[in-house]
Amino acid sequence: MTDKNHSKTKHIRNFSIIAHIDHGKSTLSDRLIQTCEGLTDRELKEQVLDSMDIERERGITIKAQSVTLDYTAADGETYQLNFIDTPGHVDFSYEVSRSLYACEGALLVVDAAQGVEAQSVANCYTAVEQGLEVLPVLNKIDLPQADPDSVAQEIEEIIGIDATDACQVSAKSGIGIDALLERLVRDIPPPQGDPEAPLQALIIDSWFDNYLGVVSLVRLFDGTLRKGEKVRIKSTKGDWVTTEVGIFTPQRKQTGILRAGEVGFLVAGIKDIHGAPVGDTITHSKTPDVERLPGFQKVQPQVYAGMFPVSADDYEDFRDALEKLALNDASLAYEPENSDALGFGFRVGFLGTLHMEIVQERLEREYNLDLLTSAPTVVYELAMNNGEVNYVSNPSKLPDMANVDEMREPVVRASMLVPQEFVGNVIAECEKRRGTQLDMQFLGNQVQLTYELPMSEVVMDFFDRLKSISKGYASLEYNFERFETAKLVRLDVMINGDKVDALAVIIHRDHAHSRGRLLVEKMKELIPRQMFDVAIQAAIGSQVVARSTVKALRKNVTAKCYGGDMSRKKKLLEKQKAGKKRMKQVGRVEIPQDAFLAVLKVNDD
Ligand SMILES: Nc1nc2c(ncn2[C@@H]2O[C@H](COP(=O)(O)OP(=O)(O)OP(=O)(O)O)[C@@H](O)[C@H]2O)c(=O)[nH]1
Repeated sequence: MTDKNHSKTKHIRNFSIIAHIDHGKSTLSDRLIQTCEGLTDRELKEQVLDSMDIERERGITIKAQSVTLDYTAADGETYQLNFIDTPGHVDFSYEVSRSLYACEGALLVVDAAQGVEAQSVANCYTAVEQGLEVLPVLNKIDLPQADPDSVAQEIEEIIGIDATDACQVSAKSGIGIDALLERLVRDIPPPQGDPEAPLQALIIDSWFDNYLGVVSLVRLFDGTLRKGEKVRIKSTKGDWVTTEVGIFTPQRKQTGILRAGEVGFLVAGIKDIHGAPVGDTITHSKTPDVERLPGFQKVQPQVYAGMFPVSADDYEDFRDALEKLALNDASLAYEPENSDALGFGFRVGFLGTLHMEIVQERLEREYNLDLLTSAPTVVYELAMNNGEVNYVSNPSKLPDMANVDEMREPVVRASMLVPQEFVGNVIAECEKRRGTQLDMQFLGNQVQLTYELPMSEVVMDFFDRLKSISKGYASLEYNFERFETAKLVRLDVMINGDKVDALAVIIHRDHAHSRGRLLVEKMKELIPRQMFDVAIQAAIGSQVVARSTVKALRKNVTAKCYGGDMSRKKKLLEKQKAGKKRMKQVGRVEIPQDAFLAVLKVNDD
């Protein structure tokens, strides 16, 4: 790196904002945009970075997005700030490390009234490991309960970075934002890179736009990229001519040029959605030998579920939609699945159950599909009698157990930060879920608990449960450790004597009876009464462990409206029709979506 090159990038700052969910990343991003005059007050009201409807409704950030801003600092110089918003939920830490890869610095935003949470710790370690300069930012100092001094101390004790002169801000009211921008320009190093060198750009994200084709978010490490140039995608060796090059402000703005160190977008008329994969390297067609950047680690899905179109005619559309979504979401995996009960669909792999819900919602809203989802499951390892090792992510595909030597379940190492008063609750919950305590440390007012837990007990509803038993304060971070032998069985569910493959679950033998009982009870509440009795049974092999019956309807539902108010009758029928949308006829019985997910709601307290 020569000084000459450095001088060309010295006014660029690339950074991410990392934080635990709800600590104020989106609010701070918006405030930075406004301060740099990228936005009017009215526009600020809409959380611009959370552009997808679902994100806005749920108030969470799913996809990383970038924004380029001009900031004129106190030294009179104008800096180009490129920042990438990152998601905060435990299911999406993969996206965080991806965003950090394109940056030289990160703002670690911690709610000064809440303190450090496990997710901030994990993300901060990722940033430090990737060599980023981390600036601690204490947010929400406008709140009366904010305690910036002790939170700064917590940052030092728990994360181990210097927080003595951490920026104190209120993203909501604007306090401290100017000082933060000055610090950012001063402390985050400019990117290295030579605009004259051969082009080397990393695809941080790609998504499909119906008009433009594939749009890619890129970070240029070296070289200069212009509109109208011929570029090469390294992995596919495909050559394309760029039709649009520019930045996000946060709206897409064509500038026609991107230089070393910058972050922006590129459109090159790529219509094949596999044409510009995330993590790939782009160069000019004339310099095909430029080295590939390391790219991103491929993430393994942790949870699998079957997804089936309610109407079989939608199968092709469903496949197209999954293909498009997978381009935008590299963590999504899928393969065709055929269920006796639900027909043709796909087995889809997710990072967690929140990810699963979001994917289902996106498929339904953005692609106009009606889908049924079977209960999610983790991947099990099977040691077969013949020495082979197999993996199963679908309970109904378990082989004949006579050929299986041993069944192993995935185990995670979970790290939780909990205020002292809730530690008892959290320990009890971990024990109930077959956890083994590895460590417990007192750090200021908080306790850091480390447990080994079966992944199946963590991915389903543990995070929600943890929040509810700690008044929202406990936080969680976990990683896959290994497969461990466990006494596992498949619990089958029979409806009027017929085994319904999409309802089978794999569970621990010691829980099988109690959960089986709770499951049939829950399903009894969820399956609507029909014209005949519906028997629900849970069985392990040929042994029925629980049973229950949904009694037949005695009268026609509309009978009581007979001769009376027709509009009421119509309403009732419409209501039934709407309810039916998310049902599937299995044999003679109509089973609603909720019943397929009943196992998630079964908690043997
Ligand atoms: N009082 C106060 N509230 C704030 C401040 N910053 C953010 N909030 C509020 O905190 C809540 C969460 O803020 P967001 O910006 O949505 O949090 P986030 O970290 O982006 O959350 P995710 O996108 O879900 O990860 C919102 O209700 C904000 O209005 C602040 O400085 N002061």
